[in-house]
Amino acid sequence: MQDLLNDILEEVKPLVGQGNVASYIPELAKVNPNQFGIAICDTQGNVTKAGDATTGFSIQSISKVFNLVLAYIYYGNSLWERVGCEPSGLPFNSLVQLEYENGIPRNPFINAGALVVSDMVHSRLISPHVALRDLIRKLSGNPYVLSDVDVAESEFEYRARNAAMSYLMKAFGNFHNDVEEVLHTYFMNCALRMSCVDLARATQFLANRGFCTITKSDVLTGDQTRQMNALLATSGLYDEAGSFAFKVGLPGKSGVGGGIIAVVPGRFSICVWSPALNKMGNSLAGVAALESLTRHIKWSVY
Ligand SMILES: NC(=O)CC[C@H](N)C(=O)O
Repeated sequence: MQDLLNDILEEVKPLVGQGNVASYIPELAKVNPNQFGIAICDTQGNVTKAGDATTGFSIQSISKVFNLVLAYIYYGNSLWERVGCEPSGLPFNSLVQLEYENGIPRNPFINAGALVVSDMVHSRLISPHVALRDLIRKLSGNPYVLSDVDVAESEFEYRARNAAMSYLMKAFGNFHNDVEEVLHTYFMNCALRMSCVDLARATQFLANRGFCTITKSDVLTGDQTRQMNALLATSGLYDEAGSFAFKVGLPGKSGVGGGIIAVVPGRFSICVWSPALNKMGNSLAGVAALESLTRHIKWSVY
């Protein structure tokens, strides 16, 4: 495993720094693009890592995976009454479909979907951000995971698009709580700082039919884990989900902080991170690293 990661690191080195760091969140624009990390966590909980795998970064949309876990815990399958399970084929922050489709977002991994899921979690918990952070601390085995308040504030200041989506959904009756409060929670969730090692450990349950080897407990049922992985495979990389399936062939979730988690069901979870993004808002070197990984292991879900 270590040789595999070292080979991937060598292979993607020329790509690290190519692309652009997310600048629509001013605080993220300050990150050094010349970083790359990769970590794998197998179903026994063993971690292998290479590069900047212990450097913390903003997990951004990867938080949508954990947010969905909370919604499963509190709503079970009834959560699908308020959010769909189809790919959107549009950028992560698009709002055009919402008007045509009566305020029901296509899936929980685009912003509109994650905002509805956050709204749902808000209806059940007094401190939804603390609940999400604590879940992540438990799953990763790292009790020091925290949000970067500067990133969250930066996003809150530039919240117009996410606010517009939320108010549109409210107009359709699919958003029940105060928009500004839910946005605050959503941005705090996106601003959680974790490393590749933390994220590989925290998503290991997805490779293990919902069972987390760190907490020795079920996070999701086997059926829910299958659904989550199917959604990750079809919608985890927004409008690049098709070519990600084509090139990589694994369930995955990206974030504009440059992280991507991916799952080899039954074997291991992976997290790669490199801050510079391609045009679709996904880590350029990260996608290349995962492409290299499935080529090396000669396996994909397809
Ligand atoms: N793709 C992402 O990582 C987007 C998350 C970001 N916090 C946003 O709402 O725009």
